[in-house]
Amino acid sequence: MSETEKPTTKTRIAITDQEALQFHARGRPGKFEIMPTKPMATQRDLSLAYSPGVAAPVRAIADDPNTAYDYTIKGNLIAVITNGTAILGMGNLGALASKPVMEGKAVLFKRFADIDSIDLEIDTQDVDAFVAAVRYLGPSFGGINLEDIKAPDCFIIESRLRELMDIPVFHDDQHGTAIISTAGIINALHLTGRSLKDTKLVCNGAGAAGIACIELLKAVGFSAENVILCDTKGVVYKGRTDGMNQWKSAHAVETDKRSLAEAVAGADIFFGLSAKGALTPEMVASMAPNPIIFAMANPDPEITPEEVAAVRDDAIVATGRSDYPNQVNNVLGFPYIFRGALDVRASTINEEMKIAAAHALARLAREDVPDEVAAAYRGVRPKFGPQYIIPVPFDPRLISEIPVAVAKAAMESGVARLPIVDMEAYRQSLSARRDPVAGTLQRIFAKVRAQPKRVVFAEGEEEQVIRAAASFANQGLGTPVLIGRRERIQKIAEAAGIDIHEGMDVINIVDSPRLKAYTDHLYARQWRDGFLHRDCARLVLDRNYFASSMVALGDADAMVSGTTRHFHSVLADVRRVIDPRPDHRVIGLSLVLARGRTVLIADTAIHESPSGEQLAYIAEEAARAARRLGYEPRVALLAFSNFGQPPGERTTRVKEAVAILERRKVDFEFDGEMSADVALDPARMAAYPLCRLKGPANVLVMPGFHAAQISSSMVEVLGGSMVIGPLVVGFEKSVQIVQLGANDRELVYMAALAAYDVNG
Ligand SMILES: NC(=O)C1=CN([C@@H]2O[C@H](COP(=O)(O)OP(=O)(O)OC[C@H]3O[C@@H](n4cnc5c(N)ncnc54)[C@H](OP(=O)(O)O)[C@@H]3O)[C@@H](O)[C@H]2O)C=CC1
Ligand SMILES: CC(=O)C(=O)O
Ligand SMILES: [Mg+2]
Repeated sequence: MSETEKPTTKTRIAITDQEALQFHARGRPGKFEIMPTKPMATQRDLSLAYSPGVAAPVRAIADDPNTAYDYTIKGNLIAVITNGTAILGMGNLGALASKPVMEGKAVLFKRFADIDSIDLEIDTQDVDAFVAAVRYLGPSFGGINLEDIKAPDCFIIESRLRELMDIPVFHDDQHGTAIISTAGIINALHLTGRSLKDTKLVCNGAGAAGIACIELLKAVGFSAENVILCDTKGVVYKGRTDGMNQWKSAHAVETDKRSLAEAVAGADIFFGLSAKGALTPEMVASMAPNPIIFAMANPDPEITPEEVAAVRDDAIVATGRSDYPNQVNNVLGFPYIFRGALDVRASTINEEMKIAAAHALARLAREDVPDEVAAAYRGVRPKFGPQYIIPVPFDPRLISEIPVAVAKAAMESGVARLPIVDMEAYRQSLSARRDPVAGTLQRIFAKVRAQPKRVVFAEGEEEQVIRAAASFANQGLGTPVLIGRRERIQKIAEAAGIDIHEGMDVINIVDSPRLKAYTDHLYARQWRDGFLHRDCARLVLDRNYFASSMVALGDADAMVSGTTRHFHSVLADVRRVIDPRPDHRVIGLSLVLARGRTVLIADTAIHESPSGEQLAYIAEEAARAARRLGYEPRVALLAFSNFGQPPGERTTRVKEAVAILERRKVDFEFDGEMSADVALDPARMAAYPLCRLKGPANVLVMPGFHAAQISSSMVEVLGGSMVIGPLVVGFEKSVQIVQLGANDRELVYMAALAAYDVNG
């Protein structure tokens, strides 16, 4: 393996316990809330939503239970149910302690497959009581995802519930893990030229995940005599009595090996579904050539890729974690498997559906990665090989491919109660379920990680700025440079529990050897405005002047500031140090990430009452930034009227701008003047068949700063959209200014956007 292919800690995104606790506690504690999907504004709405309006759907469902899928959330609702007896690899910590994991699963359902999901933690370790608690919940849900229930209880619980319930019941730790690891194994065998039938596998962990994984592997072609199962007592051999149960016995083999070390010597594959550190470097060294090591215990694997690499360089290594290559984790499966099952109203998730999902996943990893997908892989186009045997969870193809394979298998195996007629239309409808907010940011973050930059955090003595800088570094986005006094920063960081590590720089302005160069730069630009050299020497002691000077003179790639000062005050400071790009103008652009679409609003920061000429260049600047952010611009120049009706003198400037863009023959779609609803709603745009936009606008040029500001803050607060910005676009160096009082999360987004350089 070449140096660059070796797993390195460089790609790892470290998170601290404190960051994780803060993440969970911030805002509304926990990870999700429940939102109504129907208006509840008027008396009439209430009458429809509740009594008397509910009577009609109640009667309809009583007459025909299938209509519950039409009138309630049932068909898109999954319960994630546990008793907390095997929380990840952390053991039996109880129902309540499992809630963060279960909330996590619930939000992953939403994030990856647009499935609504709720976690239910049942506080009993009694199998009968657990089954009794779940069995009567069937009417509420489209499916049941059992999670983190220890073996062997999970086997009994799942099989009893499958018999008792008419909706899919799927223990994810068993079958989700089995599907993903089987996909990984199919590809790893392909790469190492092995056949299913002759490959020798040792599985450490004979619990929920271990048993299900080897069952599925045997179902796809592994020979029973080539599979050795181990647990805390060592090898599960025929005749063993200690710590056995019927599920382990079913996989006991005739062998004189007794310990994991003995079993692993000469083996082709190690499967870890046990606990941290269970596989030692010595055991790795004893395996066959080109060994395949899937260390899947969470959160810490049986062995780390670095430890394997220290012993041998011919291994294919996978873990359950997202911060190493080859993440074999059931997150690649459960959202999409349930999506397919729900969409055909499958009565169960059967072997055919599981095998179809495994093959579809394996196939995806072998396919060439299209441009659109490359960005999801941290900006580096992955190629099928030892470091890439399985797609990453952010691969946008998963949502179109896996549910289709699962739905087809359900139909072919006769468990689909609502077969899909037009599979191609179904495939296309699936991609619309992708979350655009996550997609946009993910793409940008991936590109920034691929080319990490040095970003100055000007207000380095603020706690949220230090926190953001640490998070920026820990996420592999680049090297943050904090401006401030080292001791002070250290003290604040210590009090807040933030680790200032070597991946972060601190610069104390008064100690900087660059002060003279920065002063000279500022003086050369400002002397004609009456600034004396000593005025400039004083100004560069200010953190915004200093940080801008660093960027201007190439000592850093980008800058972020604004938590402690007003946007316009910071902007004025920056303008003294940095010029607009030649032939460009500086504008403010807000990125509105709404459900189902992303829209850019300009100018949200700078031109208060733009002329026709200014509106035209705002449109051009915004269109350029849109391309840079990955959107093909479709620009609407907005007003209160549509194409002259009703007439009004305030729209003259907008009409002028449209005429200027026509004369300039710009290379993007634009039209106006038009109102926001016509720009955004195809049905309303249809009333103007000669409108040159070929679809809803994604760049809205506002007639003035007020309209831009008011509308973007309104959609944020009232519309539930996420608004990022205003981004500053048009400077020859990359600078971003956050809103006064911005928190660390907002700072990290803006720092990443600064590193990305929206100026293009
Ligand atoms: N990557 C992924 O997607 C997934 C990973 N996992 C991971 O797999 C592990 C097991 O989960 P699950 O099957 O649900 O849990 P269970 O509690 O059902 O089973 C745990 C099994 O691991 C065995 N075990 C525990 N520690 C060791 C050890 N040091 N050496 C050998 N065997 C050991 C236990 O042995 P005994 O029977 O003797 O008690 C038991 O057979 C966890 O770490 C979990 O995070 C699980 C699901 C998905
Ligand atoms: C990923 C998972 O479900 C587990 O580790 O339990
Ligand atoms: Mg689990």
